[in-house]
Amino acid sequence: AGPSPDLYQTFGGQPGVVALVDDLMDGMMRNPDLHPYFVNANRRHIKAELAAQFCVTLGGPCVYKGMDMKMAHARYGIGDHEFNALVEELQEAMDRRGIPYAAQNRLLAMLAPYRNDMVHPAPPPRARPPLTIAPNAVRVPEGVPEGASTTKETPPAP
Ligand code: HEM
Repeated sequence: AGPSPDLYQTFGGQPGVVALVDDLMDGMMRNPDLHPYFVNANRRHIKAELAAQFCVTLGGPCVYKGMDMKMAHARYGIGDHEFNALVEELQEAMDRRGIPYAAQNRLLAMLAPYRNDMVHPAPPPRARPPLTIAPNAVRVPEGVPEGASTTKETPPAP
């Protein structure tokens, strides 16, 4: 089953969703696999966007105005392991808040399709060394015979 006002109410409406997201972020910060991704992030902002997104997903009267999931996550080099770790933290946070399993599973099922937007098998772009131009990487213009000098001819001494 998809979003519905009932499901949103099962999560406690807006206060329930905000409390869940708070608790989720606390759990993620205690999780050594997730901590590095959030320690320097704007957690207040992420929590606000996450609460809006959960609200929409659950069927609440919210509008999500944050980044799309691919844009938000592509550059972080998130693997299956990290994605699973976050899902486990979410399950534990929902348990702590006493959300019934059936309702938990409905949220998880609706979030699962995001996996493909977040998990990138390639190394994260930020892990690549910065591009530098080697000092001798002067390209010889086309049509110049091999071995010819590409520097300006110094005029012959008189
Ligand atoms: C179902 C899983 C997930 C959902 C629904 C989700 C949702 C979101 C949302 C709504 C935002 C805010 C976007 C914005 O600022 O406009 C966000 C940001 C972020 N997420 Fe996720 N996320 C998920 C999984 C993950 C995982 C697995 C990681 C890393 C292990 C992660 C790391 C981050 C980071 C670092 C940001 C901040 C992006 C930035 O401001 O540059 N997320 N996420």
